[in-house]
Amino acid sequence: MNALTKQAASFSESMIPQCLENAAMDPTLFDTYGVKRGLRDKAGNGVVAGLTNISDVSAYWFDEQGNKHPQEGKLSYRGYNINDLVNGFVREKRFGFEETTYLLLFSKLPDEKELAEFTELLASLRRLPTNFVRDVIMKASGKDIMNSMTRSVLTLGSYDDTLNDTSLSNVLRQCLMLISEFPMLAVYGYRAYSHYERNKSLYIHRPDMSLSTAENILRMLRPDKKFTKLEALVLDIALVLHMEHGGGNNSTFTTRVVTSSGSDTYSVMAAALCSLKGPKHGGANIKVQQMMKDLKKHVKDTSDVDEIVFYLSQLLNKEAFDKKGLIYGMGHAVYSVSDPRAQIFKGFVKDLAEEKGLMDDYQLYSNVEQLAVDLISKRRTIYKGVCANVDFYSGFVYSMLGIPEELFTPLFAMARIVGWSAHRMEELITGDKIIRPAYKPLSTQKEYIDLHNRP
Ligand SMILES: CC(=O)SCCNC(=O)CCNC(=O)[C@H](O)C(C)(C)COP(=O)(O)OP(=O)(O)OC[C@H]1O[C@@H](n2cnc3c(N)ncnc32)[C@H](O)[C@@H]1OP(=O)(O)O
Ligand SMILES: O=C([O-])CC(=O)C(=O)O
Repeated sequence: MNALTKQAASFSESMIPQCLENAAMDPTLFDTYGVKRGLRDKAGNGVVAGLTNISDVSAYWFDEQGNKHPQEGKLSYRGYNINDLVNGFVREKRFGFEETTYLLLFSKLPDEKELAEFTELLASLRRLPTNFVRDVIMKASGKDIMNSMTRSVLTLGSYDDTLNDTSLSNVLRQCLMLISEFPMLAVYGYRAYSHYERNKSLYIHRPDMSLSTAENILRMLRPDKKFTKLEALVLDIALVLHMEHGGGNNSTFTTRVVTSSGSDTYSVMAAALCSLKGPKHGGANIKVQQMMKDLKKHVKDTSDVDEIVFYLSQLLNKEAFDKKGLIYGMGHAVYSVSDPRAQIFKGFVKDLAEEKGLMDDYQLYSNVEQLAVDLISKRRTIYKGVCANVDFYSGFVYSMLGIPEELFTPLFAMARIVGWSAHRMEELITGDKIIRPAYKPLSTQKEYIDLHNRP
């Protein structure tokens, strides 16, 4: 910290008591005025803010009297159950990212010709403007690859002659280009960081047009460009599982909010990236990994359930790890009994762990999952129930693929940009109204006091 930053830090520190005092509000006022904190009621029902054809996230069934009952979570993309989609391309030993992108954007499963043409188009768009890596990505590199991607996305806007044209065809073109470019922005951002900040050799591998998105991510990341088909297939499934999750998740809602103001595609995607990196949303995958490392440091015998319970209780008491009171990878704004994506992950995590000789780690994750459900349910007021979410096992999978922690959330972004694109298009086609909720003001009117008369 330099002297100026220190001065700003000490001023900020000194002002916090005043900020706390002036921002304080009686929490019962939320109920008094019928304000739903987090835009959800206490039972977890979200305020309905829009209509969507893109996906369906459900966690309840309703009886004849209209009463709600929690059930296993279900997710469908454009009406197709996520399990059927994944089983479909896995059965045929194909990659699913390109096919699912087509489905989410155009609302239909592509036939063979459409898929081949679309895959080729995405491959041909995997290129950055001349010298972009040197002039943008290599400059002021940092550990936070989500921030590096956000900066790159905004800068790509300045290379686009029709930046502010929000006609559908222009927006779709911009989205397709960004879907293809995201893996390069992330991996090259990581390469720059690892060279300049961690003294590693610098290499920038160009993507190969004949390879799928998942294969290219591994090719660009690995020093020797080598990977196995199984590794690429596993990464591909992980991408498909992260592609879309309704209009209400924080980053997609951000996409729709910023789109509704008429802003350009680059600004919208930058805003979505900023939302996704939060540790309560997509950033949870890094937190899970760090939390598990911290657990291993503090729990002497990781097969001892009592010791694990003690550590997890410390997490909930804000006494361990980042002291936020959260067990990362657990809980969800919608799902109650289960998150279908975590279930799918768990299935192949076990096989991969067996293959890599990491069954002790698998058992530890599995124990933490079970114990955390029990502890959170007892220690927090959760009306809908709690379960492991998509982020609980994803980091474990990525680490088994040798992917560095810094790229966990960027991988989420490489997938979710497809959902964001579909929602941007849907908002432009069907919304056409600026999103603007209301806040109940609690302040009272005050008389202005001249500077020299203030107490
Ligand atoms: C891709 C994704 O975004 S998936 C989510 C990834 N995020 C995480 O894994 C972070 C950990 N989990 C959480 O923070 C939360 O479960 C969220 C943000 C995902 C959902 O939050 P909410 O919708 O508020 O959950 P819910 O209404 O069920 O929470 C009820 C209470 O349980 C607490 N709770 C929920 N999950 C957890 C958790 N994992 N650890 C500790 N407490 C929790 C909430 O903080 C809340 O407490 P409060 O009433 O004192 O505020
Ligand atoms: O739906 C949510 O709130 C969070 C989530 O799981 C996602 O965005 O994938």
